[in-house]
Amino acid sequence: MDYENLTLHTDKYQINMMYAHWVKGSLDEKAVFEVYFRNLPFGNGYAVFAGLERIVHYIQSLKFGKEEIDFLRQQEENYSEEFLELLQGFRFTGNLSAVPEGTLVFPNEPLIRVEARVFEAQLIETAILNFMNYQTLIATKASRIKQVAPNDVLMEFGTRRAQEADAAIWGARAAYLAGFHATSNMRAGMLFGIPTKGTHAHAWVQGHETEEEAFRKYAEALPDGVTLLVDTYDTLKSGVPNAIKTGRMLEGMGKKLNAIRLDSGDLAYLSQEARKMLDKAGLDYVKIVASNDLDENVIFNLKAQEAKIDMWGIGTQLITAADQPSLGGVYKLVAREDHGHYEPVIKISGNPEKVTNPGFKEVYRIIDKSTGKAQADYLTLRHEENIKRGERIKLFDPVHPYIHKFVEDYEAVSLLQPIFVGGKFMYSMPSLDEIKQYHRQQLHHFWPQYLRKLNPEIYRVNLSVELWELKMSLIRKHTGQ
Ligand SMILES: Nc1ncnc2c1ncn2[C@@H]1O[C@H](COP(=O)(O)OP(=O)(O)OP(=O)(O)O)[C@@H](O)[C@H]1O
Ligand SMILES: O=P(O)(O)OC[C@H]1O[C@H](OP(=O)(O)OP(=O)(O)O)[C@H](O)[C@@H]1O
Ligand SMILES: O=C(O)c1cccnc1
Repeated sequence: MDYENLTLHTDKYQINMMYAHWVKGSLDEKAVFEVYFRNLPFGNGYAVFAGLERIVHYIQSLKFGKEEIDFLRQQEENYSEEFLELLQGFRFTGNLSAVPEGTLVFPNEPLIRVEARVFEAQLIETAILNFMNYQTLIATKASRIKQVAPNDVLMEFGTRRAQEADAAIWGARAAYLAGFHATSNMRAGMLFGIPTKGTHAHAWVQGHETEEEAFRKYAEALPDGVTLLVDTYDTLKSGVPNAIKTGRMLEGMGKKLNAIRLDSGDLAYLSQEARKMLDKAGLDYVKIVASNDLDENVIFNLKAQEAKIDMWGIGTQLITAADQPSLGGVYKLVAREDHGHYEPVIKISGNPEKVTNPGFKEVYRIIDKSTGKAQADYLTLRHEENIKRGERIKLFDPVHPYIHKFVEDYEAVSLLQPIFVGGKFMYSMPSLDEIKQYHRQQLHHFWPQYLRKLNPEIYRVNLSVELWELKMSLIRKHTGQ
């Protein structure tokens, strides 16, 4: 069994639609789909886009091999052999544009745009959403954690509690690009070049006659810079005193104890007491690591209590996005080919926020030239030129169109970058460290009120007048008004 081939990592209805397009002869008609989400996760003011690297690899590796074809034949006896033969030569030949990983993104703006034969565009929906939704969610969660501990060392410890192996490694990558420093997952370290860090488990202490002996042997065995877990028996009465003894022993050997780790109890109180004890013993250079079901709220609270914690090990809450386990990203048809040109399409809903924005669009970030800060994102139809020429534009809220303003001294940054053109990979994929740096720069483009963790200001995603008018005319057409 080839566990690596993700070509059938799709919902059956995609194959059904592909089959119907093939039977009806419409498989070569072009379609334009956009990926976006409607609501920000965790009550945050922004999301951090991630998942593109995996999407690229997935698109490049698409292949219906023998196993996939045999499986389809066995699933549906009625699939014609001719259709299965066609699938054997399948590859992505369309255009795909996306915002770069690490970009701050907002509801209802296209993050990925697929323009391809409907036959191809349909197959890839499920996997694209799967990768983008999860990785964007975890990068956003990690970014929230980073906001509350901007100067501390953040370590991702989640693998054991992650929703399986793929989530662990891609989650570790998402956390790193959004500001984490390291992961405990060695495979994520090997695959992505993320720095790895680790302490030791309670088992190491329990597996020795005494805690003191456990610490001594561990410190002797490992290279310089170990971290000792001090809460197995009694943090202040035994763990910290034994760590101090070990620290002194290491000094005698010309080495240094790096840190102690607290993994239970009142982390504020224990870290303050441990700090005093370490400082009094002359070990003021020894850092304090905390772990135990941490998230941005607990860390924020611990800081308010003046906890003396320098490094944070964060697992379950981050890797499972425990307070909101999914991002509701969608893949919606916005235009279809009709006699050689694109016909914009809309999906109507009773809820105005759910009515889709029709047509082949571009998305721009409007940066105020005098402040360097983002004012709003702006969706246009692809042919609109005035924004490219820097002409005065009207920004108005699509749900409350009477709220508007005009802007002129701006730079319009086009967010969607060409990734595949005619099936050819055209993007120069940044390294993970470049993505991390780009994400950091992104944050500087936003006023703090959009970035705060609690009740952030809403950053606006506006429509051009032309796009708005198109949307209104399609709504009128389909509702018979
Ligand atoms: N001073 C503090 N203020 C707020 N939250 C804290 C503080 N100290 C610890 N916490 C958090 O409170 C929760 C405590 O969980 P729990 O009661 O299960 O841990 P514990 O009993 O200390 O340890 P364990 O059950 O793992 O031995 C954890 O999420 C921890 O990070
Ligand atoms: O709490 P999280 O944010 O998920 O962080 C990871 C947790 O995993 C480990 O505990 P575990 O009980 O699995 O093993 P241990 O014996 O090393 O404590 C570690 O000690 C942390 O408490
Ligand atoms: O290195 C650690 O301390 C660690 C790693 C994973 C999970 N819990 C702890």
